[in-house]
Amino acid sequence: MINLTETIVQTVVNKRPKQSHKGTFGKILIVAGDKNLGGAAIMNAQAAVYAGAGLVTVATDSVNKTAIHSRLPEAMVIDYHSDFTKLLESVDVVLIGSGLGESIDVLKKVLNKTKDEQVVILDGSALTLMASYQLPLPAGQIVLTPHQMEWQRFGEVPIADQDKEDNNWEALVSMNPEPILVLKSDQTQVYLENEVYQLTVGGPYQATGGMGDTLAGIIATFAGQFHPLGQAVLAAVYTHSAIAAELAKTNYVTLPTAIAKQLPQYMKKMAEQEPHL
Ligand SMILES: NC(=O)C1=CN([C@@H]2O[C@H](COP(=O)(O)OP(=O)(O)OC[C@H]3O[C@@H](n4cnc5c(N)ncnc54)[C@H](O)[C@@H]3O)[C@@H](O)[C@H]2O)[C@@H](O)CC1
Ligand SMILES: Nc1ncnc2c1ncn2[C@@H]1O[C@H](COP(=O)(O)OP(=O)(O)O)[C@@H](O)[C@H]1O
Ligand SMILES: [Mg+2]
Repeated sequence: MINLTETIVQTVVNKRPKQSHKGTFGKILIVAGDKNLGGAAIMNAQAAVYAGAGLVTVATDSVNKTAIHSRLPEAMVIDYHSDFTKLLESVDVVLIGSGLGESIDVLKKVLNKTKDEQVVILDGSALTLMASYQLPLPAGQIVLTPHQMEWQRFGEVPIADQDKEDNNWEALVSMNPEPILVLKSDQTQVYLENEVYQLTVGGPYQATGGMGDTLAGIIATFAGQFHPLGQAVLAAVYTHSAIAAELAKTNYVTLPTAIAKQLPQYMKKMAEQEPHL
């Protein structure tokens, strides 16, 4: 097991090249938010925009359109009941599942059309629905971001057995393609290429609804602008909780939206530091 430290973010987040444009930093499609859970889509998208995504489009229930536009004019919004195949085919990263509720038709539609070269992040209700409907993993470079209950459902590893790495590896190697697993808890771990990475920052001040939606938005955006994928995921996981820990010095709870707002500042600081190897 390897402890994650700030070094991962200092390594991954670097100064932007001058010769660049919005297409350079990742096109992200977020599929999230049913009629009642539009906040999840907002938190995904806010994290994505503030972490530096070149272009963010949110496919969501149409009732969420005005709220997203008014909170986040940088993001584009489309009705997820419409045909958005062209858009789906054009993006680098698909993040699906936060607050998706029971929208199984939307989930199936998207999972059937992803491509091998796309990064596909499966969060929240996507994992719960895939477990109940026994859906296979889609094409793509897959990142799973379950909390312990979702991993119990999706990976079929009981929560009580998730502290043993072998149990989680056993579930992962049976999946095709083998995904990266971000197993979220008060001791979040990342399973990546035969190694387990342990998060050592963060705390109970993060136990607020929407905290995982924010993390998923950061992971999606880091995947869109930093490479290789595994390193980008590790840096995103560390960034999310490091900002929370910093805010917790003066705040009893650290709201997901407050973490998102700190992203540009934290990333600037990390980009200017050499990795402490
Ligand atoms: N404002 C919003 O729109 C929000 C939408 N959300 C979405 O709502 C959907 C349902 O997600 P939930 O996670 O609430 O519901 P779930 O029913 O999937 O799981 C939550 C339950 O799992 C149990 N649990 C055990 N270990 C846990 C752990 N380590 N972390 C978290 N829970 C653990 C807890 O009893 C908890 O009540 C997701 O798609 C999620 O993205 C949530 O993010 C909450 C905020
Ligand atoms: N006690 C805790 N200590 C450290 N991190 C926590 C704690 N409680 C929650 N978190 C973090 O908050 C996030 C919660 O994710 P999740 O349960 O998916 O939230 P939501 O679906 O409501 O957005 C995870 O990153 C998890 O590690
Ligand atoms: Mg969640």
